[in-house]
Amino acid sequence: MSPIVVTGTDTGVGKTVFAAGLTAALGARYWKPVQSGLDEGGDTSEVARLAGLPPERIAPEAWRLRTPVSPHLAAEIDGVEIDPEALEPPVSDGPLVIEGAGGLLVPLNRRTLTIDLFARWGLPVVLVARTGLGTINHTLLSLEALAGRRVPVLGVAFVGEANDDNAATIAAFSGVKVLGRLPRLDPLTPETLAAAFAASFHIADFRL
Ligand SMILES: Nc1ncnc2c1ncn2[C@@H]1O[C@H](COP(=O)(O)OP(=O)(O)OP(=O)(O)O)[C@@H](O)[C@H]1O
Ligand SMILES: C[C@H](N)[C@H](N)CCCCCC(=O)O
Ligand SMILES: [Mg+2]
Repeated sequence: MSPIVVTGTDTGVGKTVFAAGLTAALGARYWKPVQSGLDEGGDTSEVARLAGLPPERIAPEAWRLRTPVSPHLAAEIDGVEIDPEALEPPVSDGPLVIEGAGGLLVPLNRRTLTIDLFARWGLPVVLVARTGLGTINHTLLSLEALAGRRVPVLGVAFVGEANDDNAATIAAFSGVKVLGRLPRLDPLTPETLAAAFAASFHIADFRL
């Protein structure tokens, strides 16, 4: 089973919540290779909570950086430099969900972007996108960048309130599949997330 990379059109679009839903639904392991902003709590603990993961289904972060800024700068503040060439997905028998930091053109150091790492891996990518105003531009730009580097794309997963024309327009211009839409959940709990994920996505789309 191939690992799946979860990326997004921006930071804060809902990658972690989507990744938690996907990890739970697939019975997968979860890996956040580069975490910046540990001072604010990391994505791994949030996924563990939302997906109800035991420790053996969490792969430790390769880079744990304290400051909530871009990874290249967070690393500099901590006095280290990320070596993207050394980042390899952990070997896993079963499915693995990998979450990137921020969007695709986020620098890992002063020479390498997140998308360069994904291109080297060549793993299938899910692009998480907002539903509202501005998402057509951000999503189509991200898909162009992925296509330009020949990164395989499973599809777009929207997070937010329904906006059928935005989804249809993105699908029409890009030719990329819309995998579904996770609504805003209140409360956001393991139970509401599992139910909404099952209702919003076809798990077969992610069984690779
Ligand atoms: N479907 C949802 N329902 C309710 N709240 C959500 C949902 N999706 C995301 N959120 C909330 O929005 C905020 C940003 O989401 P999230 O942390 O998943 O973004 P991200 O894309 O992973 O950001 P980062 O780039 O920092 O990793 C969080 O407070 C999260 O709980
Ligand atoms: C700190 C934050 N939650 C993410 N981990 C990092 C987001 C980096 C975004 C950089 C940028 O696009 O300007
Ligand atoms: Mg996240």
